[in-house]
Amino acid sequence: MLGRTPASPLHTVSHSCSSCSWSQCGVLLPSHRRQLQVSPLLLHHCQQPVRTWSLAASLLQEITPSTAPIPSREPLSKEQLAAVESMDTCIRVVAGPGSGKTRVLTHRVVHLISNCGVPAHEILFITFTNKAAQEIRERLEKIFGSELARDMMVGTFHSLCAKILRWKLCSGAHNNFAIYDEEDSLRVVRSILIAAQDACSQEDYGLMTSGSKAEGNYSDLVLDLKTLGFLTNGSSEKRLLRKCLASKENSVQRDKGKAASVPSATIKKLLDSIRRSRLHKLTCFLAERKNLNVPQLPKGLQEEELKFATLYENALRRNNALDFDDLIQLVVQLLHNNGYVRELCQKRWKYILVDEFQDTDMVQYELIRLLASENQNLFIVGDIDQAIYGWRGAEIKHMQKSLEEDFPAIRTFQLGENYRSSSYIVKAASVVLSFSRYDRRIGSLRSLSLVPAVKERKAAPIGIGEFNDQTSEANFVVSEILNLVSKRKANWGSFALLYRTRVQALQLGPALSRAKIPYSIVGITPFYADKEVKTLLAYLQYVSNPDNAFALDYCLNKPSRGIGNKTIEKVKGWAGNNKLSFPQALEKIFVESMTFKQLGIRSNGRDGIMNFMELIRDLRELSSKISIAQLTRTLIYKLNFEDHLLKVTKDEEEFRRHMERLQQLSVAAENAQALYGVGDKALCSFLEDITLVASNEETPGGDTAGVNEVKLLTLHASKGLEFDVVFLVGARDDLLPLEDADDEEERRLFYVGITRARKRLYLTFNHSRSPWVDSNPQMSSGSTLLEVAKCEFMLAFAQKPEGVMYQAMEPVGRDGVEPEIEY
Ligand SMILES: Nc1ncnc2c1ncn2[C@@H]1O[C@H](COP(=O)(O)OP(=O)(O)OP(=O)(O)O)[C@@H](O)[C@H]1O
Repeated sequence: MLGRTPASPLHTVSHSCSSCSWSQCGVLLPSHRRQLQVSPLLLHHCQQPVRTWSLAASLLQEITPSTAPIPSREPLSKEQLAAVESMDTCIRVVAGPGSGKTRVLTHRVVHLISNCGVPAHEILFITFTNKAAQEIRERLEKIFGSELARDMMVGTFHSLCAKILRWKLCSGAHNNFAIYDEEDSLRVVRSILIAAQDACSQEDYGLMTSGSKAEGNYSDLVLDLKTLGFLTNGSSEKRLLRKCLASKENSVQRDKGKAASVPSATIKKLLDSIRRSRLHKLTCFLAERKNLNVPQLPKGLQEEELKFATLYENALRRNNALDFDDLIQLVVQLLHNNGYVRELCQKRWKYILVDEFQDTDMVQYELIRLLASENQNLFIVGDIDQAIYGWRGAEIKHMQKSLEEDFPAIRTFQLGENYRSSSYIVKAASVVLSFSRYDRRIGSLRSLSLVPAVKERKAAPIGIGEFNDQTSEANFVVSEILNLVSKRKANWGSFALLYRTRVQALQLGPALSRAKIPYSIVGITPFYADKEVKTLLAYLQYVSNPDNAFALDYCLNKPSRGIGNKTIEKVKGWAGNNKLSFPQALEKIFVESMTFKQLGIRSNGRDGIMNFMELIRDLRELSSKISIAQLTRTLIYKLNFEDHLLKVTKDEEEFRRHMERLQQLSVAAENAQALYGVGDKALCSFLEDITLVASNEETPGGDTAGVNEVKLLTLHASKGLEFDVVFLVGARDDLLPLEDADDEEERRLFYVGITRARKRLYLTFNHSRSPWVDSNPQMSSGSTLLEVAKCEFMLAFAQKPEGVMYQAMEPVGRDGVEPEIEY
C-alpha cells in the first residue's frame, strides 16, 4: 500500500505531455509516475480529453488508495463532488445562491491536500471579504489543525497584495509601509488642497496666512504643486484648484481676510477623480504591455486631474504609505515588470481558488490572470445573478468571456440545487430573476435555474407587507419577531433585517430597543473606528513607520501636551527650509535641542515635543522585544490614557464605552501575538490587519456582534450570509431600486436579499414621504421590483395560493395557515 508521503507536485510528469496541464493536479507519488508514464492512455489523453480524463481518473483511483478519505463530515451532492474531485485543472463552478459554492471550495482544498498530496503552502485561496476569509480559515483549521491551515494563504485581494509587497525583494527597505484607509486618503487630499490654498491665497488674495494647517510634509506639498504647474498663473492645473476652492463659504472667509476651509464634498469628489485617474493610468500601462492601443481619457476626466493624482501619490510615497488601490495596482505592475517576482509567486501558489468571482474588477482579474497564467490551475466559483458591485468597477464578463479566452482549457460545472431555502423562497427568487435582461450566458449554459434541494412538506408563505408609514412597518417587524420567538421558539440570532441604505437602520433600531429585542447593526462602529482607539493606533503606526507624517500629525498632541499649532507650523517651516520631512525635522530637533531656541519655540512646546519624542524612542526600542499586547498596554499606561478618557468623556456611559473598546484593542493585540509573534514585523502585520479589516465597511459589528442578536444589515453586507428569517424592509421605489442606480443590478440585489432566507421571508414597504430624496414630494409606492414580483408571485403561486401571504400584517400562527416550522 502506498504511504501518504507528501507528494511532489507533478511538473515532472507534465514533460510527458506539454499541451495540457494535467500534471498540475499534483496527484502522483513517484511510484505512480512510473505507472502513468507507461500508460498509452495518458500519452494520448490530449486528443480526447473528456474520455481519457475519466480513464485517467479511474487509473488514478486504482493506484491512489482510498485510504485518504476527505476528513470532513459534510456531505456533498453528486454535482458538487464532480466539481470537487475533477481532474481538470481550470474549473469554473457556476451556481446559484445556497447551492453550496463555499462548501465546494473548501472541499476542493481538502481534496487537493488529502487526496492529491498538494502541500498546503502551494494553495492560494482568495475571498472578497475578511469575514469570508476568516470563515474559510476556521473551517480548514477544524479539518487540518491550525499549523497546516496556517501554511495556506487564505485572504482577500488586499491582504494577498500587502503580503507580496512586504517581501523584502519587492519593496526593499520600505517594506514597513503603512496602509492608508479611506479616512487617511481624504486627509491627504485635504492637506494638498490646504497647502495649495495657502500658496494661492498669498499670491492671489494678498492674504498673509499665519502658516498652514496642512498635515504631512507641508513644504514638500508646496514644492510638488509648483513643479506640477498647479501654482502657475493661467495653467489648467491652477484652474482646477480654483474650481475646487471656489465654494461660497470660501469667498465669505476670504472677504473677512481669513484662511478658507475646504468643504468635505469637494475632497470626496477629488478623491474619486484620483481613483479614476489612477485606474486610467493602469489601463494605459496594461494596454502598452499587451501592445494594444492606448485608451483615451475616460469621459469626464481631465489631464490636470491625472496630475492631481500624481500629487496625491507623491504625498503617499513620502510617508512610506500605500492606499488600498495601490496595493493591488502595484502588485499587478510588479508582476508585469519583474519576471523574477512573477515566477516566485507562480511557483509559490500553484493552486489558486477564488470565491465570488462575478465581483472581480479589471485590476483584480488581471492579478488572478497573472498569477494563474503559468500553471493554468484555477478553481473559481461565482454567480453572475449575484453580481452587485458593478458600481465599483466589477464586470460580469470576467466570469464569462475573459476566463474562456485566458484559460482555454476551463471546464464549467453547474450546481443547480439550492440547499438553503424553502421551496417558496426559491420560487420567489426565480420569479424575480425571470425578468432579468443582462447577458446570463456562461459558455454553453444559456440560463441558470434554481431548484430546491429538499421538497419540504410544510413551508411558511412569503409575507408581503404594505404599510402607511415607517413606524407601522417597523412595528410589524417587531411584532412578528416577538411572535416567532414566543410561539415558535426561534432565537434572536435567527432574524435578519435587510435594507438598501444604512440610514434605514436608524428607524428600525429604536423600534427593536423599545421592545427589548437585542440587536446589532452590522458595519457600525467596530472598535477600531473609535476616536480614542484611533489615537493609540496612530502612535503604533508612527512607532512602526518613522516616515508616516500623517500618523505623526494625528497623535503628536493627543492627549494634549502643550504643542500648539504655531509650534507645529514653525517646525514644518524649518523642515521645508532645510529640505527635511516633518518627521525628520522632529528627530533632528529632538537630538539637537538648540534648535528650539532658534525657532523661538517656548518651553511648553519644547517640553511637549521632548516628551513625545522620548515616548516614541522608548516604544521603538521596546517594539522589537515585547509583544504587541504589552506594547499597547505600555502605551496606554505611559499616556495615562484612562485619566485622559475621564477628562474628555461627558458621562460614565461614554467612558465605559471607550474603555470597552480599549479592551477590545488589547484582545486584538493578544490575538495578533499568537499569530505573528513578537517584534517589528509582527507590529507591522497587526496594523495591516486592523486597516484591512476596518476597510471592510461591512464587518459584522467588529468583535461586539453577538450570536444571539437580531442582525440589521444592508443588502450588500448580507451577501454570502444566511438566516432563518429575513425581513427585506423598505422595498419601495426610491430605495429599491435606488434612484440613479442600475436597474438590473438593483434587481440582482433584491435577488441576493431574498435568497438569504432559509425558512421565512417577508418583503415590506411603506407609503410615507421619502425622507431620503429631498426633491421627491410624492408619497412613496412599493418598489416596482416588488410590485412586479408581487403580481408574478401571485401567478407563480396560483396553484399554491398559500405560498404568498399578501399584506402580511396578520400575526403568525392564526387560522391554521401557519405551518409549524422549527427554528
Ligand atoms: N450537499 C449538501 N447537503 C446539505 N446541505 C448543503 C449541501 N451543500 C451545501 N449545503 C448547505 O447549504 C447552505 C448554503 O451553502 P453555501 O453557503 O456553501 O452556498 P453558496 O452557494 O456559497 O451560497 P451563496 O451564493 O448564497 O453565498 C449551507 O447552509 C450549507 O451548509
